[in-house]
Amino acid sequence: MSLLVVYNPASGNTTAGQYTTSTVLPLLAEHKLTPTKIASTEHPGHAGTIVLDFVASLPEKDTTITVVLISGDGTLHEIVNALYTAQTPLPSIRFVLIPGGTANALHTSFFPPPSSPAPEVQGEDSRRLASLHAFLSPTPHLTPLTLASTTLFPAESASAATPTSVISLVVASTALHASILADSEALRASHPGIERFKLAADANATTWYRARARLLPPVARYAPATREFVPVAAAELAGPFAYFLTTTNADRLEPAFRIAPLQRPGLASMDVVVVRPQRDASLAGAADEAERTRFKERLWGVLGGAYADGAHVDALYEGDGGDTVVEYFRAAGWEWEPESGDEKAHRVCADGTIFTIPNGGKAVSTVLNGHKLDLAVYA
Ligand SMILES: Nc1ncnc2c1ncn2[C@@H]1O[C@H](COP(=O)(O)OP(=O)(O)OP(=O)(O)O)[C@@H](O)[C@H]1O
Repeated sequence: MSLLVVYNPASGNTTAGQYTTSTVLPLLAEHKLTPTKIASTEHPGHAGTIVLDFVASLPEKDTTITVVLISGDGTLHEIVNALYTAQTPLPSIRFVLIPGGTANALHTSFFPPPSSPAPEVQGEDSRRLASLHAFLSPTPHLTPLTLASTTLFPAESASAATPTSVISLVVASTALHASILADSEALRASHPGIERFKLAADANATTWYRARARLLPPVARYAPATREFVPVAAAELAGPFAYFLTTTNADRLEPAFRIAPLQRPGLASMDVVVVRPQRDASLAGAADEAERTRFKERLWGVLGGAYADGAHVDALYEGDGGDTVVEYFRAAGWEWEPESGDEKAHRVCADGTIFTIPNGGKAVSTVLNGHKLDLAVYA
């Protein structure tokens, strides 16, 4: 069996190399496993090249390879995008994920922390190695990865421009989340931990995003009263939006931030979390700074429920029969058409990477079915 170990020394708190040497390689050796190759990423984009070069170096009979990856989500995102655009036949790829990044959304979704805090350090370390233990176990278990493809289309009048596509595994978003990711990158050096996301969130809290969104069928909407998804015909969503985020594979973006609590690894669909301020009947509809500031309190209060095990999806507006503050859907994809002139509404985030929709264009994101990649995680 071909075994590639890849670590990103720049991810998270920059200790991935040290952890690989001190813990990962000795554990593989204990199980009499010698990696075919061990590689450190040397620059952005290198992880994809490492994996493709490794595949190219293998004998053709190798139909399955294992990649032990010590990094955050961004490095896996680069690998999957490189694999997706490769022109050569590819083996099945099984990932052992060892969190080395800042947020590690995918790993923490596969291996969530216990709901009541377990303070002992040993628990932390065994969770960090959980995917490796799943790989080394006598009865290894694999969970397939669901991929989404997001395409940014130029305006129809821009005949010479070509659409750009990106694959995501964890999150594809617009509105507040995309703004947070766009602005937090500038804070990486000064705030290497997850506090940079909170600072960026504060700076964008009163922004509303003018766009039209459409969910792609089949679409179902979560109903808190029955705690079930109810099929809905078409889901045209008029803006403005405060929040528009979709996930595949992941129910959380950080260990405690369970933004899509009904999502499960292995589901071949997207969960869609939407907040549209003008559904708030207590606002007069002025959409001025005063209303935005009032709605910010509501938004913060409700999204704070993501830190309480995903309670935000059940939050209701005041009054009898109050509607949900958060609209939570399950869908095959979405379209997002920003209003021209609303610059921030043109931002799209795919697994932390920010893209800009061309003026007059739109973004279309769909779950990929029956594609050429066979990817799974030991989990
Ligand atoms: N040697 C390197 N020097 C600088 N940057 C690198 C190097 N190798 C990889 N990178 C870049 O590091 C970036 C961050 O990596 P990664 O996403 O794994 O960690 P993170 O951002 O800390 O974690 P998470 O995505 O889980 O929040 C990647 O986008 C990748 O392009």
